[in-house]
Amino acid sequence: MNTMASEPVLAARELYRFYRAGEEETLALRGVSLRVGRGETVAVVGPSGSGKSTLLACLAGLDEPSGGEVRVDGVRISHRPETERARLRARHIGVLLQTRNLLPHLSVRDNVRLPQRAAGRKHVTSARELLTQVGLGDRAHALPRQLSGGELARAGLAVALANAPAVLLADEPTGELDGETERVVLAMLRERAAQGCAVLIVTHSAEVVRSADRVIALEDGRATDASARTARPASHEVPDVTG
Ligand SMILES: Nc1ncnc2c1ncn2[C@@H]1O[C@H](COP(=O)(O)OP(=O)(O)OP(=O)(O)O)[C@@H](O)[C@H]1O
Repeated sequence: MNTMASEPVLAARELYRFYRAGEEETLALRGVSLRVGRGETVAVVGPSGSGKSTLLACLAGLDEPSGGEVRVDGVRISHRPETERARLRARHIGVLLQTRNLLPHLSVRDNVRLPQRAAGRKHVTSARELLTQVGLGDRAHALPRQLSGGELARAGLAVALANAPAVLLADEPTGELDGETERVVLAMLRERAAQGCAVLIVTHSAEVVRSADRVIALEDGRATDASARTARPASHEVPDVTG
């Protein structure tokens, strides 16, 4: 994939998402635009129902926005057939969901191999190596239900990182974790950002917000003015979006 100079790794423009259930219409996203650069970590916050999960699903190509578009490394991922979105996602985006990115009947190792096969290309890091990196080298053959909460979080991260993605999207990755495991998962996400990944995290955690370079606040489907403000300066590094 060609990276255009000065293009952010992840870019969303004017995203809208309508849901219709019978007579009821919900406008979950009302024109959300955002950009995340290489090496940048962005936290997305907002009250329940403000559209955070809908936004993440649209960014990941798991859902189609009703309007607007999503680009990863300059390539449009939205408004494509589902199979194409799945292929692009497998190659370029890691998705870390609280519970949903591990298949219960597959071993941890096979869960990591699944997206590697879906990407249809030779992967750089083997499933075993990835599991070792997240501290699960000796749990490769375990089923998800045999893992502790902290181990599950690590396994989910290994799945999200299976294809060395340019973009890492996480939905409350530390939601149910104890303080220590939260710090470990957060450190792993920061490490990926330091390696050049664009990281976006939907979160309620003050710890995650503190560690982010920027915060986007959603309210009623809109990114509020706070989205344009920098929560704290990205003092450790200036995001490199020059490709
Ligand atoms: N499949 C759906 N069908 C109809 N309405 C939906 C659907 N999914 C979400 N919504 C509605 O869209 C709005 C945004 O929901 P979303 O789940 O994105 O919010 P959220 O900020 O992630 O909330 P939470 O923090 O509680 O997870 C809500 O009003 C929700 O009820």
